[in-house]
Amino acid sequence: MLAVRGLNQFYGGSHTLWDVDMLVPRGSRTVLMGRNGMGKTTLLRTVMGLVPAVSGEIVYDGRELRGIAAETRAGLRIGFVPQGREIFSQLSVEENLRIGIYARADKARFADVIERIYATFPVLKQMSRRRGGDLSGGQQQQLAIGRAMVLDPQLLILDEPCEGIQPNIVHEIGDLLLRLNEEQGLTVLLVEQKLPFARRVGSEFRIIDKGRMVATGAIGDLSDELIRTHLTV
Ligand SMILES: Nc1ncnc2c1ncn2[C@@H]1O[C@H](COP(=O)(O)OP(=O)(O)OP(=O)(O)O)[C@@H](O)[C@H]1O
Repeated sequence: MLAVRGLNQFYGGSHTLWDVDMLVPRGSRTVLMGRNGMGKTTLLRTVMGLVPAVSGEIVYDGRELRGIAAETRAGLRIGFVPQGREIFSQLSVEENLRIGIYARADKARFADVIERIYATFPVLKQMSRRRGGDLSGGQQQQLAIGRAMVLDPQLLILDEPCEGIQPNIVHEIGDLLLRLNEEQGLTVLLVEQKLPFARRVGSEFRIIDKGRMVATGAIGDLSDELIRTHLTV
């Protein structure tokens, strides 16, 4: 579904991604792992067009994404939940969700879309008039995922969705991602640092180390040796 090939990215003179290849198979739950500062966020942001690549290919559903503006990529049914969630704290839950509708390429009615979102996220319905900033961390994360789901994505990309969230809510977010994948066929690509979560939610892993893709495989093949070499600090 998503194929990144030979991707190179620089921040100024600093070479951050080095000839990165990454395949995200349709229907998979692919977990991108790596220690802090290795380039995980940069890779996701490059796929989303928020950071420019110098060379390489980013092919999504047979289309080359480089050269397509970030706003247009959302219309290609790629949902993105950024690190830190980036919800609008002064806007209500419903207003935060409404923002997602403007990126849709079709003419879906917000009233229809939001009913589906509320069915998936009952807590957002209960809190619909509350300001985003008044929600707990876990509720804000659900709002960020709900806003991305307004796009009716086929691929959902999440950057550390469990960061700063209580363990019981982390479990719920894991359940939610598994459910969206199984019931709606959503392909999921997420950055995750915690091994138990990665093992429970992921079907595939990719490990990035100093800006290079160093290991890929089915989650069952994520060995202690790989963890020792590339993930433990
Ligand atoms: N906007 C930026 N300008 C310059 N350098 C940056 C910028 N963003 C990130 N970097 C650098 O690029 C490298 C990769 O950072 P990135 O955030 O992609 O890593 P990461 O693996 O997602 O780390 P973390 O787990 O801490 O979020 C780091 O050395 C970081 O300092």
